[in-house]
Amino acid sequence: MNPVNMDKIAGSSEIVEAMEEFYSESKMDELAGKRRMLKLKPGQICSIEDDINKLFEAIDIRTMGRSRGLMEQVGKDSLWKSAMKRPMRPGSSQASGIGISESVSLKQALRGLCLSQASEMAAMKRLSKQADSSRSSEAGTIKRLYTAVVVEASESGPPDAGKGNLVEISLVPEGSTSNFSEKTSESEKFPKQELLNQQAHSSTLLVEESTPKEEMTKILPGDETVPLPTHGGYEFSMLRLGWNGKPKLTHSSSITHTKEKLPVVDEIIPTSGEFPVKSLERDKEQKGKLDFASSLSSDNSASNNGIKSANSSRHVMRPVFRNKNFLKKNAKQDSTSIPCDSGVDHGLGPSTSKMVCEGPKCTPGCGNIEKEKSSPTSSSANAGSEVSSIAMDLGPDKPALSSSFGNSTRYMVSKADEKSRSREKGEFSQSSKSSIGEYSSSTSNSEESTLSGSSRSGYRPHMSKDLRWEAIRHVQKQHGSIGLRHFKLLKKLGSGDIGTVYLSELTSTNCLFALKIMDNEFLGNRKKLHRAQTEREILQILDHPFLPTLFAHFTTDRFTCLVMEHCPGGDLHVLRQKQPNKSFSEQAARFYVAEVLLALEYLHMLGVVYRDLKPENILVREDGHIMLSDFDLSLRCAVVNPTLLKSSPVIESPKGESSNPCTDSSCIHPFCLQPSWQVPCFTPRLLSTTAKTRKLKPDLAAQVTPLPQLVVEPTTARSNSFVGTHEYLAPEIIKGEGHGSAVDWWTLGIFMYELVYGRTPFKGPTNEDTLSNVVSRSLKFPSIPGVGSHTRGLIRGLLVKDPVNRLGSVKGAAEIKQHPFFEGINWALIRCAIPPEMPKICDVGNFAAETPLQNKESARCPEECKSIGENLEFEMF
Ligand SMILES: Nc1ncnc2c1ncn2[C@@H]1O[C@H](COP(=O)(O)OP(=O)(O)OP(=O)(O)O)[C@@H](O)[C@H]1O
Repeated sequence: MNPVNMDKIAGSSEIVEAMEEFYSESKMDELAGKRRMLKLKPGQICSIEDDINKLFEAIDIRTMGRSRGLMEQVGKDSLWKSAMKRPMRPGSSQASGIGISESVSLKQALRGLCLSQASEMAAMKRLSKQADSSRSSEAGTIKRLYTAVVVEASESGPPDAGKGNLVEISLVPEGSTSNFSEKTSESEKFPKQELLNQQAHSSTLLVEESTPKEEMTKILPGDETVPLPTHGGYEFSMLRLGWNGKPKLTHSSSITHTKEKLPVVDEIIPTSGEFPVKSLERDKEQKGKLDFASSLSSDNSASNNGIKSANSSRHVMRPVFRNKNFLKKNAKQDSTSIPCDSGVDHGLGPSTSKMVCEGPKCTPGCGNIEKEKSSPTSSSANAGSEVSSIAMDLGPDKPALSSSFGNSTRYMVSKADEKSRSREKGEFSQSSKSSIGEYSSSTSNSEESTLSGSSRSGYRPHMSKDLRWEAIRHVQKQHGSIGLRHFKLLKKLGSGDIGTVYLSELTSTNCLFALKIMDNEFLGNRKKLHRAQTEREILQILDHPFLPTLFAHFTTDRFTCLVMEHCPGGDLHVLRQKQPNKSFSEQAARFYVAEVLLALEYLHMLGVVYRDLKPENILVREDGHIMLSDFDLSLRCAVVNPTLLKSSPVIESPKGESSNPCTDSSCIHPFCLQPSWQVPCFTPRLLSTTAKTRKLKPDLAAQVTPLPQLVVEPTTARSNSFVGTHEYLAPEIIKGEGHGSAVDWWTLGIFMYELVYGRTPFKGPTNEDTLSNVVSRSLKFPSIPGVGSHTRGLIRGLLVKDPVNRLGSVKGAAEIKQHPFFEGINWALIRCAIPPEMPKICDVGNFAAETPLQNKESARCPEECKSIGENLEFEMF
């Protein structure tokens, strides 16, 4: 890697850390004053690591005998260990439903059990001081954080003590008392040039109007203002360069407010402060009609003005292209044993040409690079670093998104418009709802920084065996960078408001990716650069089973590209259309809502408010589990305060049968392996067999302390942007009152309603009517299909029009998870649950062989793609 690039990455990271640390310090001082700090008695705190170890031991005793014995028979103890370390996501999971044989699934199940802890860690890491903290082991991190805790609620009890017998304790991030000079010196390491390079961010990051309650800024005299390129709070965080170009940390309440600078808003809607209220007043006079700008009600005009263009006929089903897995198979290849690539070298060098991916996560099993050379950690880290350098390799002399705006191009905007409005002919899954992506600010065409964000973006030890990382890394190593020329575009998967997504193969590796290609000029002209940037930055920080992995990104003069994990099962909108009566059973809905809830919970922990939940954005993985996609409308906020809600050690049996948690069908006891018999599809197979013979001794059960709940709701996030999808817009967004993370709980309610009833609750004949209904019409449930009271109750709780009283607005997902609708769900093991439906995947290899995109499309090949195919056409929009 270019050392200069590494410096840039490092610089970026340091600033991020410095900002977060500084905030933590001041915030913790504040918190210290507010909260009563009481140390828990020794022994009261049970570290997660210990819990996990106990759990391992407990299960090992009961299952190792059989499974491990088998392994030992063949003298493969090390193999056993290796199998235990495999990534959670199974390779060909569809074969076995949840895809776990007992030997492998044991570990997987336990990993699944750690899902919640992994989510917690994501939030905790944000508070962790040390720049290299992410390199410490996860268990170590948890342990450190848990032992660092320790605040218990005052005797008066927690604010919501009535809601679930909880005691509030707070996390005290280790090192939160680091001194100021330390941080300042860290920030001073940040070279001026990097700051200048990042200046481009300011125009795109100041797009949201945010409530500047707790803004942190770095200020020195001077007039250059640069937002920090960090997920930790770029909306609020500003960096002001002084005369010497050095940043300095300080508080500031005078951050830039951009509400007045919102030229885009006028194109679409009245300014956020005006239209909703006035409209609603008029609405009363005009019999429920909101007086929105006429452009808002038209999908076509919406397209011109930032409303995501999409076909308004929601229920038109489109065939969905499906593939078998992430491995493009040669037609003659054996489907179970995938040999190394035939060796056809496409210019990527011998080692690369021999790489293949196997299964959804490309687990090793073939190819010469299997477990080669580097340790999992280093390999993963390298991959991340190198990928991060991709965009940087372009250097400042090749400005990314905006430099080519003035150039003439083959991809005329008018043509793009045309295509945007006529997506009828595509074979891909077509979004049926229009998303609105209007921000309360303008975006200028300044140069985009070529920095690609955190150098640790690819640091995923648990994915170190994923050959897709290896494949990307090899290409990067051999060619210095990765670009469009390294991908073979096989199939157009879909297109949206800011880009087109192609099923692509990394040449000669058989590794499949979803390649999202965005036209820089188009984005610039439509003032959507910030959306592309937001999406990329969010994707970079994601590491969750229900969220996409970003393997690489690169920018050319013409295109910005995201190399993402491919999700072959279509989207939930299409899947719903295929259901009887076009609606899911309650049980199926519970599965999807639960997984979406976990994804949203994780996003909130990272300070991301998703804002665009709808079935079209929920893709179905090969194994039937979900993947939330499309983050260009998401809001990122600066402050997320983690709070632990410690559950009462007394587990009450609702039936009053026994204190033994194993007899309770909805037991949440961490050691309880008793599956729920009420919701069979949620019962992990692993447990269904072992649990029969497993009973906790009463005295052991009595000693066990339930895991605390982590609540990390970005309650301070505020935005006035008008973003979302009409039918899914929360009332506070429509009213322009400013909104926060509670909008995601509103959309979750709409989503749930749509899954079980086959339509959204407030849809009207026009978009205006829909918005009016959302604000003023009360929620009604159709009598058909008959839906249970818990289901309706949860929907009702989520669709409370006042966000303050909405379920989840205070305690976030933790609050929602406790709703009886989810009774019986084992949240930690849901990744191992059998999905309601397994997607039918066709063979990508065959498909690609028959209808390669290059042969189908007519000439108009961008220069970047000449090496891919002379006749390739990018059907951008
Ligand atoms: N990782 C993926 N795997 C498979 N298909 C994908 C993937 N990502 C996106 N798609 C498909 O491509 C379509 C467009 O992608 P996406 O929604 O990200 O584009 P967009 O321009 O951001 O759209 P939007 O207008 O919704 O913001 C999606 O509807 C989906 O069908």
